[in-house]
Amino acid sequence: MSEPHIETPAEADAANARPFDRPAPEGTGTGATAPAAPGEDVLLEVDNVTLRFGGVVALNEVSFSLRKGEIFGLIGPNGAGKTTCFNAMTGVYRPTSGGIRFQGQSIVGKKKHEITRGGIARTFQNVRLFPEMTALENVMVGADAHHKTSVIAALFRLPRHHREERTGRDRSYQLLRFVGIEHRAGDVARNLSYGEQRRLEIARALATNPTLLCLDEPAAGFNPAEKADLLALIRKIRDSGVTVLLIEHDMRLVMGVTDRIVVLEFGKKIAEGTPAEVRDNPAVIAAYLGVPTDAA
Ligand SMILES: Nc1ncnc2c1ncn2[C@@H]1O[C@H](COP(=O)(O)OP(=O)(O)OP(=O)(O)O)[C@@H](O)[C@H]1O
Repeated sequence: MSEPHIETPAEADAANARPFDRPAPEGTGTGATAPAAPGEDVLLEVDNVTLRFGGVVALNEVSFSLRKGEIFGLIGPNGAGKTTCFNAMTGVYRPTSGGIRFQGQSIVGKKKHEITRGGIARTFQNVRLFPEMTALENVMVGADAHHKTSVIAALFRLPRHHREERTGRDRSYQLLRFVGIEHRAGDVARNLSYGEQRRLEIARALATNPTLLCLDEPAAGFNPAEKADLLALIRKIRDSGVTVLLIEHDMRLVMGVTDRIVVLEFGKKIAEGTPAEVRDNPAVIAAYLGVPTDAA
């Protein structure tokens, strides 16, 4: 199990950003099958992105787009470039070339907290929580984003500050209930089970009120029952109006929950389509079995 670690101020800042009451996104994406046509409900566009680390080409002219309301899978063998792609989308890395647009606006060069405020939230491969804070307080770090009161108002505990704190607390509790761990609200994060910590991370990401939630291997370390629960939670998140982008190694989970999938291998996109299309694609089979494509 991953040890929770103290979040950096930049990460906390990034979690501190969006108002709760965004308008509901259009469409549910249920049954989405084809790549988005230009202008058709596109939420995020990754456009010919290349990202190099010295001599390593982590992403090589990768393009795909996400439609509003879908559950989209980003898969590929170890080292394929999936996390690098998340990092490029969330302001951790700047692409060497190419564009990334979210709701029609370029987000290349924006800071992490600006991207969070704009509506993209993420979780990480390793659990990142404030281990000594309660579950409720961890979510309130995101919910505090609503507070419009000044530092002075907070210091003097003026009524407006109290009101906003109460609203943030209520909303955070609702989010704990949404992810199924409201009974742990008062427990410090480090005492939660691994599965509960992963749910808490999702609640905290949702507290930033995202339009797009990016989950980086959320089922890592889960047993089959926990995976089934996670699958139901991902669907519930989508049904609440949040588009979901999922990196996941567990094929059964990916195939069971996504509307569309992009497959990366050595930084290149090798396939895109519905779970059934991707599963039967010889290049994908070869990538996963380690067989050269032309021999597959
Ligand atoms: N900060 C970095 N500096 C140098 N190389 C990096 C860096 N981050 C990633 N890479 C390299 O970029 C490539 C893609 O890595 P990335 O972590 O994006 O793959 P991944 O598909 O997420 O893999 P995994 O499934 O193992 O998490 C790998 O060759 C990796 O070693």
